[in-house]
Amino acid sequence: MNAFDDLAGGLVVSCQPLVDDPDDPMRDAYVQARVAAAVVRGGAVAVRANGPEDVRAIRAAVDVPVIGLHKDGHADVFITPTAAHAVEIAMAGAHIVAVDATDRPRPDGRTFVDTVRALREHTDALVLADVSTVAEGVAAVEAGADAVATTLSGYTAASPRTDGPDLALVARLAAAVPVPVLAEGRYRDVEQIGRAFAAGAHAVVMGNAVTSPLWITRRLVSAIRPA
Ligand SMILES: CC(=O)N[C@H](C=O)[C@@H](O)[C@H](O)[C@H](O)COP(=O)(O)O
Repeated sequence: MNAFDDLAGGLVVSCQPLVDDPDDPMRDAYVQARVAAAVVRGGAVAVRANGPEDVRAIRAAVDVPVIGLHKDGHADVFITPTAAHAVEIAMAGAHIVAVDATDRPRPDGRTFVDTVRALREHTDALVLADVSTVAEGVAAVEAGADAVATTLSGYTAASPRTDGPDLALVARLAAAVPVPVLAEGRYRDVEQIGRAFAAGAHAVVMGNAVTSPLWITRRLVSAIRPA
């Protein structure tokens, strides 16, 4: 039994300010902790959160597993780009640490394997590999990841950017790796969630469509007043 067992068949909600808008008024640990408390009250089985401050505040506000990540920099690899970021997030209270597991160069010149090793050595946190392709998922599991997520599909040169979620990647990963597969990235409605579970997802992660008033409102406004 580990924290991923608690997630089986459930909805994980990502409580984060918008990555591409530094002025998102939701960029505040207290606010994100209240959002997290609300989604857990609504039935979320886990919360995904960014940065040590938000992870600490959310850990204090909810009693479900917290998936922590540490976005940093503007290089290709920005989700928990180094072992030091990963250990810091685990120390802040994340039960699970989400790490970019693509094979792109990292700012410290080290590898995903180094991050897994550092987490094992210094913390009890589990490792969630954020990937964009099946090959990256398979390599991540060989490197010791406890689970994989489709988070980066559509955000790397190696993966197509579809309007909706990458359900094909969920199915292909579920057939290829012996660990839980989390469906994440551009899930917007119940129908897509159902299709992810049918494709073999262990859990589905939704972010902006649930927790970003800025993202939701911009999307609605652009639909009624196209640019
Ligand atoms: C690519 C990247 O930076 N993804 C981030 C990962 O933590 C978040 O910005 C996303 O909001 C999250 O993955 C959930 O996805 P969506 O908000 O589409 O439901």
